[in-house]
Amino acid sequence: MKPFLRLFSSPREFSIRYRTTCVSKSNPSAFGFLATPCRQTYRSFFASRSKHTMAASIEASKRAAAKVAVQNHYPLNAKWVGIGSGTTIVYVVEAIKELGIDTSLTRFVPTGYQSKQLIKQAGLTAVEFDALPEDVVLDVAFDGADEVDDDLNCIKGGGACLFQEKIVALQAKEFICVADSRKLQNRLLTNWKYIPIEVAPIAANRVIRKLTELGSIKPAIRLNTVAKEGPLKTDQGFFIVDAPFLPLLTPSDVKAGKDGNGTDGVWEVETLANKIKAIPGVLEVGIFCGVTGPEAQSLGSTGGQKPVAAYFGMPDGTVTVRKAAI
Ligand SMILES: O=C(CO)[C@H](O)[C@H](O)COP(=O)(O)O
Repeated sequence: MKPFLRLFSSPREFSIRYRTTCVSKSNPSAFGFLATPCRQTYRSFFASRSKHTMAASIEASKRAAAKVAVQNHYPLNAKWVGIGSGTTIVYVVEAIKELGIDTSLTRFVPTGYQSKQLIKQAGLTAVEFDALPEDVVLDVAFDGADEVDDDLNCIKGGGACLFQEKIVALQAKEFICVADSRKLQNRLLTNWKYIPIEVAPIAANRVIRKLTELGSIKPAIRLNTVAKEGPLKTDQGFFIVDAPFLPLLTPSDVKAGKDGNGTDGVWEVETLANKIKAIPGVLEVGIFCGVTGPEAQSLGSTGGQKPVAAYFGMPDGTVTVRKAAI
């Protein structure tokens, strides 16, 4: 079947070609195209086509969001720019190149192996985080997210890069998030079901026990795509534990009188992030919360984990922006 799918773009073209094949090869009857195997294959052709269409529309929405985010937040004389990890960040780098400005004096700070390759392949200059001069504050850091709530708290780490993503965001004046509409939710753990946590391998089982005590439902060590290869290792050589919890409350929910202290397993974002971070063996938790960069600077610190703005590509081709309260 595969060659036909590639050769013919419209269902009508496919239908004509496919009937001919059925009659001449597998079913010599003049009405062979009505035979069940044909109809099934025809159905699966449309199912796979609609999957392709949906995937293409999601990619288009990521690209649209990246373009607007870069246009609005990329400083023209940028010296230091953080580049996140994942599939959406690819479009951010593409949008930076499309600005057509001189980037020869700009240094791009990666958040992991994939991110560094992306920077290099785009012909940009990568400088690893540990090579940054001590006093450097990044002008901006762009990154994707797995989910973003009303208050701009994020879940990150679906691509296992959360530790470097967090230290880069914390070193930037502004952290800008770019995503597609699936990530836009009122509360975290709505569509995305677990919190990625980077953990020392030697402590992984103890961390899992503690997470269960906090109310996580079946936390588990993330395996490689080829499961027999065992646990996935991060750029730091650590494990990722994925911890499902009930949907998280926002700080506004707590202000409005909800508890958020883990009673009945329901947590407020920041309270849970702090509890998880305090478990011995946890390097970093994939909840990005607390203050934004500008808020951190007004408190005398460098940057914040929380984005100042998040851009979401929508299925209708528009881009929705969620901004932090000033
Ligand atoms: O946190 C991340 C990697 O650890 C990514 O930013 C997050 O998983 C989003 O990825 P994508 O852009 O592929 O949806």
